[in-house]
Amino acid sequence: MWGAPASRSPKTIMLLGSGELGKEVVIEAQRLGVRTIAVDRYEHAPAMGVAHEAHVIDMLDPEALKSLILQVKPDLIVPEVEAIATQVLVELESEGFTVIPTATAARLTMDREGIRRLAAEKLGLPTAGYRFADSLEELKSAAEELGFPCVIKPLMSSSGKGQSVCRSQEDVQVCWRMAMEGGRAKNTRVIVESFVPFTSEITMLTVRSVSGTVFCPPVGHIQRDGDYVESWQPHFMSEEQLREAQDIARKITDALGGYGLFGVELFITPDGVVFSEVSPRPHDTGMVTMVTQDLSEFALHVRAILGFPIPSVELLTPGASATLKGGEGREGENFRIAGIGEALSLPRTQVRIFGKPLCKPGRRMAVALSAAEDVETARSRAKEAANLLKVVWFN
Ligand SMILES: Nc1ncnc2c1ncn2[C@@H]1O[C@H](COP(=O)(O)OP(=O)(O)OP(=O)(O)O)[C@@H](O)[C@H]1O
Ligand SMILES: NCC(=O)N[C@@H]1O[C@H](COP(=O)([O-])[O-])[C@@H](O)[C@H]1O
Ligand SMILES: [Mg+2]
Repeated sequence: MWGAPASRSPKTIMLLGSGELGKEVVIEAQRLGVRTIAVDRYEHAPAMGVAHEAHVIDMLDPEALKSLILQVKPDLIVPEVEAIATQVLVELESEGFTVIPTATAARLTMDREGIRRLAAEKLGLPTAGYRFADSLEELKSAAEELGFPCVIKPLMSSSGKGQSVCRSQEDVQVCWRMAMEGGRAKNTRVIVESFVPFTSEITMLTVRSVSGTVFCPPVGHIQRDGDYVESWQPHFMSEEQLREAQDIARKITDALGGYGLFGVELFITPDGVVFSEVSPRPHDTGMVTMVTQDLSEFALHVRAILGFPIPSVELLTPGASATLKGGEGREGENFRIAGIGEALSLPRTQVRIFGKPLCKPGRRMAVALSAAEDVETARSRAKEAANLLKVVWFN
């Protein structure tokens, strides 16, 4: 029960991070008459264009974050990225603010060490072998212990930034430098993981709500340079693999607690399902659910965090997504996105143009979404549509 967004008694959610995923969360919240406040580190972020109010702050600055939250006093604080001064969320939660799904979940998933130690050491979930290193020397011996190939990542980064596969001792120095340059915070600690020779990888979208835990059908995906380029739903798995995947997803989301949608990333190997990481929020690979499910991952997140029931999730059709990213060699604001009409001429196809003001190499700018009678057709349609979208530069 709440008043209109501009009234004196609205329900207010504040998104910390305002990218393409937050934009869809805002749209779903608005459908339920909620007042939305978008926050990010730069102006004109995608969700800011659809929210009632926008603020630009450095979300890693505890003072700036705390003073904005105390000024706005949102009913729900909804993290949309990892890179947030999460100690402020923990403090404000103890003073009565509600953080989605919980401040501890935001804190643990903010860096790879927190969530990996919880999953592997506390919950005993199967993960890749791992070590942490604070210097090039430590990294050299950690990589030697784990063996090659191994994967080196900054502790705080996403969408593959600063991540690389290390194939021999000669590569370690280059990988260390990549991690130092690609991480979000000024932190020199890295994780090194043994390389998991998976046959496929999936996201188990898991919703915790007043109705209990519900799993969406598995989303399969392909990543290039640590970032997703294609996803599809449903991904075929044996009954045993599905059971293992749901079992891992339930354990990790129960441990994090709270209400909301989680993206549990899993590797499928011949020897079983391996936990990789979890986002306590909608997942990029889950954008496909905007064409496949009766309730998209964004609609599910909003329902769950507002305390509404989710009795079931229905897969209406197989579908797929494919991304458009900025190409190599140019960065700037003087671009247009062309080919939208051509992409939309394909059957059962939609696009989402995020509206990011700056295009840079590798930055995700749009996504094509296609439904079809089977996953293979949907995948080739979505890829064709994404290939028709182009970043065109002028001046
Ligand atoms: N130990 C590993 N073995 C094999 N492949 C890996 C390993 N770790 C990561 N990868 C590959 O790199 C991808 C990205 O890794 P990860 O999810 O850890 O990065 P991220 O920066 O958190 O990405 P995102 O924010 O998009 O989830 C994985 O989906 C997988 O394809
Ligand atoms: N894998 C996490 C992910 O996809 N997050 C999404 O990307 C945005 C950042 O994009 P940007 O780096 O282009 O600003 C985030 O705000 C979120 O919507
Ligand atoms: Mg990931």
